[in-house]
Amino acid sequence: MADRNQAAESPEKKAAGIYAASLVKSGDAVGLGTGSTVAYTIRELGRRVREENLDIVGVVTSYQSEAIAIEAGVPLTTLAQTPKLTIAIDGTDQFDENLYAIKGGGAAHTREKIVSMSADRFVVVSDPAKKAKTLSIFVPIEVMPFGKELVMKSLKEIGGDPVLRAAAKKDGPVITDNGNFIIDCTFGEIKNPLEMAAKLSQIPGVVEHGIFMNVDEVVIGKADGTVEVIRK
Ligand SMILES: O=C(CO)[C@H](O)[C@H](O)COP(=O)(O)O
Repeated sequence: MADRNQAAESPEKKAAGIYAASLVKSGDAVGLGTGSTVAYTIRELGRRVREENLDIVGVVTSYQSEAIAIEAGVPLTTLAQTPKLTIAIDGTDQFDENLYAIKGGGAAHTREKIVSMSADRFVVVSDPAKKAKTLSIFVPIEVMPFGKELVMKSLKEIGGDPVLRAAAKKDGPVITDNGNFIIDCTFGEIKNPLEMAAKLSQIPGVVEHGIFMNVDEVVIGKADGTVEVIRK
């Protein structure tokens, strides 16, 4: 997997990310996702806090979004202090016509799912390439290291092709912000995401899988700076 931190500037991601920040209003508690698209949102929220006195608190989903939010000047809180969020904004790796999504390319999907499920409204920001008729990319699955072998075996039994995600600048596996491993599992076309999600959740040792069923709307950015919004 390419080093995601070296991602080039993307006008599509920028258009989606900045538009999504305009959906946030003073008084909101905002879930801040992880990745290069929502990074535009977080920076734009920081600009609005500084220049427009936008009065918000954010809850981050990773060390990465924490660092970006702190640098941008977005005031932060925790789910312990603010368990109910107004809105959560996050990126995606792929989404289908029913707005089911696969997330976790940045290994942050467990916290992303907790934060997005804590929000009244979950907005996903995307570039056009991530739209698909049917979900078909690998599903990131966070697993307890102790359960890795059983999870690998169980994934093969349900037709998957699991691969332990290797770190880019460390020997051995990726270690998540929660101290776990990531298994990327390909299933071909996932015709029934709900059924697949249920199967994955049943495997002991699976902390969380990357199939999201709670997306309310997707903002797709275009190269000319405009956006398309698809609502459920
Ligand atoms: O799920 C994620 C991290 O775990 C990201 O939101 C997803 O990988 C999209 O990233 P990007 O906006 O950089 O394309």
